[in-house]
Amino acid sequence: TRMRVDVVSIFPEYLAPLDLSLIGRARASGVLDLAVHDLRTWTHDVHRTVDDTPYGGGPGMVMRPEPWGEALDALVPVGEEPPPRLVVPSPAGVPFRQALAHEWAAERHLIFACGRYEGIDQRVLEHAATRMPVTEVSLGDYVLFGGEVAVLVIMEAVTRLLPGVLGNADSLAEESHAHGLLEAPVYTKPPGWRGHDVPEILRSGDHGRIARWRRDEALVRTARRRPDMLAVLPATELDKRDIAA
Ligand SMILES: N#Cc1c(N)n[nH]c1-c1ccc2c(Cl)cn(Cc3cccnc3)c2c1
Repeated sequence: TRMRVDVVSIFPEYLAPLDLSLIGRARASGVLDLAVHDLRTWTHDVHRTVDDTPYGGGPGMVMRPEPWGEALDALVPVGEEPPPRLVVPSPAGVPFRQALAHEWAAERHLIFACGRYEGIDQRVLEHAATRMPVTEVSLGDYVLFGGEVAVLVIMEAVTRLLPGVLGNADSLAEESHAHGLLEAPVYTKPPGWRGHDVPEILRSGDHGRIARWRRDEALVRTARRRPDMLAVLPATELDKRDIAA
């Protein structure tokens, strides 16, 4: 198996989509070995308690460290080399970007800690960091209820980079985040639909002009929707696009 992934959550059913489609196929092909665990497995009281009130006061509840500590003990065989990477979605995390997806696709073992409430007791991450790399990561500047949906996103971004998962390697190369611009618009049959026609150029068969048209469309879109992406393009790249000064 190329990669082992363990996900721990109090809502394991939230991760059910990981059985479907691309990720389901990666698991069937043996390139990905995924297990989802219920954090309450590692509680011992009759109410299977995973949260408690926050020290220092404030609203909501915090996830207790003990169940997480026992979960990680169970999921990290002593002396595992290289150690797994612990990924903890958090509103306070570093931004998740395609570069991180590439880095994590090279890992042998990933463990995702999906928290809820106001978060996980920070000592869980501090203690874990003494035996494995730990990354707190955020999907972006909006607020979710917990880490589960972030793990679904991260798992999709990482799994599609594993060998043999993507049928057509070219689609990887065309990836918008690869050449630093947004994708050009795409069309298929019929040529006319509800009064809207496919741009003539795309049906011309002139592949040089089609490539230029797509590049120009990608530039216009990027300038309009994501000027921040243009700002970081290396000048040489811009020159390649024959941009008028
Ligand atoms: N990744 C990401 C991400 C994102 N982009 N927004 N919200 C989250 C996220 C991730 C993990 C947790 C855990 Cl654990 C608890 N909550 C609820 C919460 C919300 C606001 C403030 N404090 C806690 C999480 C929200």
